[in-house]
Amino acid sequence: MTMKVNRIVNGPIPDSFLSDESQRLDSLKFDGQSLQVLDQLLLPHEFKYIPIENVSDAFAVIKSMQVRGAPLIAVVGSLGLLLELQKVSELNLDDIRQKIEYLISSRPTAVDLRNSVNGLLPILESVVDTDHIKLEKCRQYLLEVYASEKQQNRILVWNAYQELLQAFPTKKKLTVMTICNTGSLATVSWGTALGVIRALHSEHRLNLAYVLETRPYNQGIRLTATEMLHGGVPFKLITDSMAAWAMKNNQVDCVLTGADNVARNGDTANKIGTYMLAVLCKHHKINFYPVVPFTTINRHIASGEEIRIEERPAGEMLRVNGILVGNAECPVWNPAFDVTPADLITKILTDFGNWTPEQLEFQIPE
Ligand SMILES: CSC[C@H]1O[C@H](OP(=O)(O)O)[C@H](O)[C@@H]1O
Repeated sequence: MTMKVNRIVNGPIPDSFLSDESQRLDSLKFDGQSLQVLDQLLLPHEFKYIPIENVSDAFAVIKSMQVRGAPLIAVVGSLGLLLELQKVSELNLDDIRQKIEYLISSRPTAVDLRNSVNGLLPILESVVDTDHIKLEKCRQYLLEVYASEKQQNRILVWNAYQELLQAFPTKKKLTVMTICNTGSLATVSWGTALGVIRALHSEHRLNLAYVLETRPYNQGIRLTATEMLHGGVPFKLITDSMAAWAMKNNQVDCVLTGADNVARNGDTANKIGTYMLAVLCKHHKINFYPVVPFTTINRHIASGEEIRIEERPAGEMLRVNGILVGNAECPVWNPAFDVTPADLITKILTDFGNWTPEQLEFQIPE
């Protein structure tokens, strides 16, 4: 699978675009040989980086959601495997295949990790390369998963920003709404939807962002609010239940969301609550935009019907920062994602262009 897709809308991208890195939090630290990830379950109260030395460490932090966010999950899983392959001198095909399946099982809905590590399979299945060459190609590929994310993210954010300029030509500043965390803590760069909000702010085109706290795991209040405060971006935190009233009373121009799995027809899985926002956007005639890197496109499924929705433990709803809020005996249903049908989506904004759901399938690069 290629990571490089270069369909830039209204290019070239000016060097000044999102050039100020000082306002960006680092989700991980990688120097080529050692990896540390920011433990996001401790945020916002503690900033602690923890070492990742192998696939097992990577699986553990992804499964626990110490590290989360579809693109970041793909990078951390890939780097966990790379660190192991840097330490071996012989290629063990069965071992690598088992580790690929193990990593994929960590978060079943987000497709970026599956897309990334499955990109190793053509290398492993080559009938012309020696095992030594295959091992080196695997190392180079996994490093490229990390190295390419930043450049692809910049193209993604630029393309999405161009779409907003085109959609709102007379609005000097936009009021937007977003859910969950889709920023520097969900990627290794600026972020998807939150990257676009950062760009609007940097380009003096943002009036205000409404940030949903995003129950039950509170990625909005814990993570997005932290990024916005750190970056000085104008926002207001609201509860998920306030979204409709904010749309009715406060002139929201558009909703920008991330994605975890996008089917060929444009049906999009994202954090639970996203479907609710899309239905509200339909009622209030507000544009609804998922901001989606190529790595989140799932070419293998025709519609959202085929997307498996991860269910998370009851404790993640009953407890906040470990403190029991409800009765521990409460029966709970805790789907971590929902699927927004393509007919509720205005356009899917990607690093290979901005497309209506009807156009998407025919524009997905090989
Ligand atoms: C850059 S999009 C990240 C995507 O992942 C989040 O889910 P989770 O926090 O459970 O990993 C959410 O759905 C975001 O939109």
